[in-house]
Amino acid sequence: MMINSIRLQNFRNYVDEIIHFMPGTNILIGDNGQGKTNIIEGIYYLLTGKSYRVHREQELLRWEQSDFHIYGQFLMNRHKVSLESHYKDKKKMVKINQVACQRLSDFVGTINVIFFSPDDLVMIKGGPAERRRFLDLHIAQMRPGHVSILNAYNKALQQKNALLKSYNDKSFKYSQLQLWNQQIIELGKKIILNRADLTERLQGAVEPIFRNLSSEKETIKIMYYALGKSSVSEAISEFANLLNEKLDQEIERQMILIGPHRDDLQIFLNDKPGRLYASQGQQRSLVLSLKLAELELMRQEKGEYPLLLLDDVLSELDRFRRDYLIKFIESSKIQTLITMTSADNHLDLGTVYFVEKGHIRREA
Ligand SMILES: Nc1ncnc2c1ncn2[C@@H]1O[C@H](COP(=O)(O)OP(=O)(O)OP(=O)(O)O)[C@@H](O)[C@H]1O
Repeated sequence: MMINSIRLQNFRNYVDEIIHFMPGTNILIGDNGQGKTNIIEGIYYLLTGKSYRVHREQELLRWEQSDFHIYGQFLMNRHKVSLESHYKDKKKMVKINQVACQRLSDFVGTINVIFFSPDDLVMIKGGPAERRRFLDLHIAQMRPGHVSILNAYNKALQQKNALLKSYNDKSFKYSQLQLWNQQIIELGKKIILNRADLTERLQGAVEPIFRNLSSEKETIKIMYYALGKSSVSEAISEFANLLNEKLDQEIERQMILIGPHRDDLQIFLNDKPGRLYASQGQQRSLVLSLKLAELELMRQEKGEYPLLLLDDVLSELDRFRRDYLIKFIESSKIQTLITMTSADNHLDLGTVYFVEKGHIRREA
């Protein structure tokens, strides 16, 4: 997959800017605060419907503006695809080849993307929510239905939560609680199975990559813990019982205590939890190898590599890991966009674009 161009209108510090990209590596270079990350964020937002930096579209609007527009031209299996994302009157609208999509899930996954920045280390050191997000973002790009399931599940959770909080009211109905539990089980099982399936496939892809990255010295293992259990089939078959067992406690504490919204993906380094024992460098290797494994899985499934967006990554890696990544990019011929500050010196990697105060100039 390839991005031919992106046009950002009123997005962050861009008034109206078009950038034409080249196959292979594209380097966005400039001083701090010029708009390099904003380009990467614009592309990521266009492809996934989400920013990785903020939750509200309002913050993506150029200051004092009321609407933003992003237009992208892509190549998929040698066919041209145009994608648009508009934010106007506080509403989002997306189009594929000029045709409006009813739901974002019809749109996400058209062109796949992997994003990697130093902030991704939270996958190792952060809480389970970060790791669930990692899995869900990948699945959403490959199986669009996953987003609808997650949305329906979250709605059921909200309804059940509201009901638990009304336990002392006359209007409280026990039967209603059972109905929400049924929904939670039905949707929750699908979420667990999707995440466990991805975990298994990622394990297969990440193992050899990590072994290479650690010069054959270390191992990575990832396991999805559903409902606190290491066996997914056990979690699935006991879901209803576990919910019933927790019911009294849930009523007493007026909150939901079990479900895939509390699951975790555990990442082990040499059979020990990476969260507790991995050094900074080892954490980088764990995350980098997981991202490269994602690329491989997407290529296997779609027949083409997705786009790779690297924000400020090269300066953060030591020489060995940097060379590994660069070698991968060059040998796979994956189209990559890399941001760098003027202090970095990897300009020989590909086409160079200078970013200054929201304007882009390609090196002649
Ligand atoms: N909503 C917005 N409207 C207008 N300008 C914005 C908005 N949000 C951020 N900016 C501006 O965008 C610039 C930051 O851009 P960006 O994050 O892309 O920087 P960068 O070039 O990647 O820098 P660094 O190397 O420090 O990461 C800042 O000048 C900031 O003031």
